Amino acid sequence: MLEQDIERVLFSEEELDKRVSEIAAEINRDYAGKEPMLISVLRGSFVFMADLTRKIEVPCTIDFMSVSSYGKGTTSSGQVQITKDLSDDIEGKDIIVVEDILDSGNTLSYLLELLRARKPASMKLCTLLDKPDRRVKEVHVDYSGFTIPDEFVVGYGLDYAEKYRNLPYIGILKPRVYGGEG
Ligand SMILES: O=P(O)(O)OC[C@H]1O[C@H](OP(=O)(O)OP(=O)(O)O)[C@H](O)[C@@H]1O
Ligand code: HPA
Ligand SMILES: [Mg+2]
Repeated sequence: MLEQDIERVLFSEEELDKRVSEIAAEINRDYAGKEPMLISVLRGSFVFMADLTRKIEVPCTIDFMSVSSYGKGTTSSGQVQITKDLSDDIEGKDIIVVEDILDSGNTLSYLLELLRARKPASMKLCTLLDKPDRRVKEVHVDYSGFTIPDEFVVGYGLDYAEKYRNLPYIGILKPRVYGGEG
């Protein structure tokens, strides 16, 4: 049973829904009269992206990019691999990069630099979770859902070794699952 691997729930389905609505309201206000392009960083952000997008009321487009740097561990390898690039051109567009979590910052510092070089009209970062204690690369955040402690979290799109993405809440994984203490 998946539930047995969860130490405690950090954010319930209801809390996530409320916070996602608040972020969407900020974006709706900031992008009034514009047509942003939301870029989902796969795979982790797919659930957040789907929920956020349905609460966006300004006209928008979406695209997906897939990157990976964690493999089967709980610490960043530091090697960011692009496994799928965007389908569309972003030059001159107002883009919003949608991420599930900002942790070491390795993924986003690499990705944002790469996207900036493609000359979007503007670029903002929207991350559901921010784990500042683990940061090794500085990244500027425009929209942040929750600041979290230095714990490995799963659910609502976030995985450990590709599992638990289907949990409707965000929970702290028991350290014994990944061979840590406890
Ligand atoms: O700030 P960082 O330390 O780089 O960590 C954050 C990134 O790591 C995870 O992706 P992962 O590489 O595990 O791929 P996934 O999205 O497919 O799970 C997560 O979804 C973020 O993209
Ligand atoms: O805490 C985390 N959980 C899942 N994936 C992650 N990628 C970076 N940090 C995390
Ligand atoms: Mg992952």
